Amino acid sequence: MAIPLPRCLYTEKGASMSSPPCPSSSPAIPLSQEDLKKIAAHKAVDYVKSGMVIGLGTGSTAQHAVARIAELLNQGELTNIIGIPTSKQTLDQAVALGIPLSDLDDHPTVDVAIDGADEVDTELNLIKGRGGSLLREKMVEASAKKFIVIVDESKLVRGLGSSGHALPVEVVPFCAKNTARKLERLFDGCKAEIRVCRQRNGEPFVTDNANYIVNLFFEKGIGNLEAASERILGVEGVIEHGMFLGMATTVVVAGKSGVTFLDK
Ligand SMILES: O=C[C@H](O)[C@H](O)[C@H](O)COP(=O)(O)O
Repeated sequence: MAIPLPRCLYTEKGASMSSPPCPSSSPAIPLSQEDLKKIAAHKAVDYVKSGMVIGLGTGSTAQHAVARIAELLNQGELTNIIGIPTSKQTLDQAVALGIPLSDLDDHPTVDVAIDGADEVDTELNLIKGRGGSLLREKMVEASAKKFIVIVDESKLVRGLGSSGHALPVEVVPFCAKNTARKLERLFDGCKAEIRVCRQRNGEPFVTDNANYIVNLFFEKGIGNLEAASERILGVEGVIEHGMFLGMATTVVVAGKSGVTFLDK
């Protein structure tokens, strides 16, 4: 079922959806999900200007934005950019591509942050962190004057947590099972699981900050998001959760029929 887009600023149809280019004699190639991620990322990078401090997001969508920023730097179309990476993974990518980097200690104000999301609701609230990077992402993106979220249309939901996928919560490793149990008890119909890492024989997944992630699954939805946020953050051992409420200033949604810009 189509998700309503109540804050639609404008939509660019068909013509802008030409990536990847194909010879005119070839039949049109349907856009893959990866193409859509790339299109959204490139549209977001249009907001980046020379001299800016840029929050560099994490994940399969954000990596296209990082690559595009590097491309424009190499072409001389962008100069004096400073990137603030939101994960070790993004730091590695940015270093490999030659993007100058800093951190919030030296650059506490970020001009524009660009990042993907796992879910976007109709109020532009987000779930992030299914890749495990929510804490650094939230720190960098909360420091941004403009936070641009880039998604393909599969990420749009009516209500956060209604997709059956997890709301990630970063917790300290000490007695994490007990913290998970406390989190589970906060909500009716909630299941909590410590995220494990298949590559590490089912050992707990460890974040860039040496913490664990507890995945929360909501049978009956999250309910009031602000109230849920307060309750989760009130559990001892919890560091941060993956709900990004009221933080996104623009969401760029790439779909098969065009790019839509959703604004606050
Ligand atoms: O921890 C991961 C981040 O929050 C990602 O930005 C989010 O999971 C979206 O990732 P992707 O663009 O790969 O779907």
